[in-house]
Amino acid sequence: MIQPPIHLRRSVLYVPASNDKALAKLASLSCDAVVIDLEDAVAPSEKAAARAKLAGILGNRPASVREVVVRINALSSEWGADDLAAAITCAPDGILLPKVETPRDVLEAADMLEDSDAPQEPLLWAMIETPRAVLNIGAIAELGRDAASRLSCLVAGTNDLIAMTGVLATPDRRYLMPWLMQMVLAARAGGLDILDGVSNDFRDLDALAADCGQALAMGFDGKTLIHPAQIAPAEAAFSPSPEALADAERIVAAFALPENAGKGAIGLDGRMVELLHRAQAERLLAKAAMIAK
Ligand SMILES: CC(C)(COP(=O)(O)OP(=O)(O)OC[C@H]1O[C@@H](n2cnc3c(N)ncnc32)[C@H](O)[C@@H]1OP(=O)(O)O)[C@@H](O)C(=O)NCCC(=O)NCCSC(=O)C[C@H](O)C(=O)O
Ligand SMILES: [Mg+2]
Repeated sequence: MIQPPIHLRRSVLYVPASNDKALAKLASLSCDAVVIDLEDAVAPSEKAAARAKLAGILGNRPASVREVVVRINALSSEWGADDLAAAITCAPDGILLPKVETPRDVLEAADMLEDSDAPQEPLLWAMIETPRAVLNIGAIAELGRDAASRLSCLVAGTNDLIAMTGVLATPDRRYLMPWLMQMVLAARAGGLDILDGVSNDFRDLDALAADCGQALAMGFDGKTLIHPAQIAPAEAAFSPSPEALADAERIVAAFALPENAGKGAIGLDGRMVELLHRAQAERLLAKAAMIAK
């Protein structure tokens, strides 16, 4: 199994490139990543003006955000190619491709990155938000095994998926669940991060906390967000708990005991612990160290 690099992508906030008030707010916000959106949050009449703002936004990137990502319009749309060209010159950490349906959609963007003389090649993130994308998820995620694809992260686009399939959006997300679990499985097979879709009711933070808890249990690495109030609950949910950290430390310490040297499986507090659990514990501790930095 591929062990992907550890990124902190617990809280990933969309900010419409057309919303000056929200852009101004960014300087006072702290979250793991922001996605400057040129796609669904920007009306067709505002697309060109929003794109023209990218250089200013990236040139003045918020200090307490680890990754700044630009979501372009689909390359098949009338705006996509210009968006990608503009994004590349601004050197974001990542470019989020919407409406990806096949591996070819990712490779097309990767080729354009390679052909550019970009100061630094951004990573690619891909939205999984159409029925075709869900059906092709294994092949799309497989690109994560090829560094040349630059694919680093999958993002569930639950609003589009609900709209395109007609499934009922229930609070427990029961009809989306099979597709979301396919996304998690595929992301793991490809060594990619996987982020949950947005929760639209941005005033209902209890519902958001429940969605985050569910997403964590399903294996997601973080949550995409639409409002600053959603950052704290998402970070609380996707950060290792004190209990999990204490347990990870116990596992690492147990394997370090002289009597356990060279063993693949040991007993700890009445349960079997294997080397795979030590690897998992070490990853959790490394993540906590990144959060503490
Ligand atoms: C939904 C909103 C339009 C609500 O905005 P607003 O009415 O201004 O809310 P508030 O008055 O409560 O805002 C309080 C302050 O916070 C700032 N703010 C709000 N949202 C953001 C944000 N996303 N980033 C940064 N700052 C933000 C306000 O400006 C207020 O600031 P101040 O007055 O100075 O204190 C709005 O939240 C919004 O536009 N959200 C993002 C919408 C978006 O990006 N949508 C597209 C992404 S989701 C998607 O596409 C899903 C996916 O593709 C799928 O298919 O599922
Ligand atoms: Mg969408």
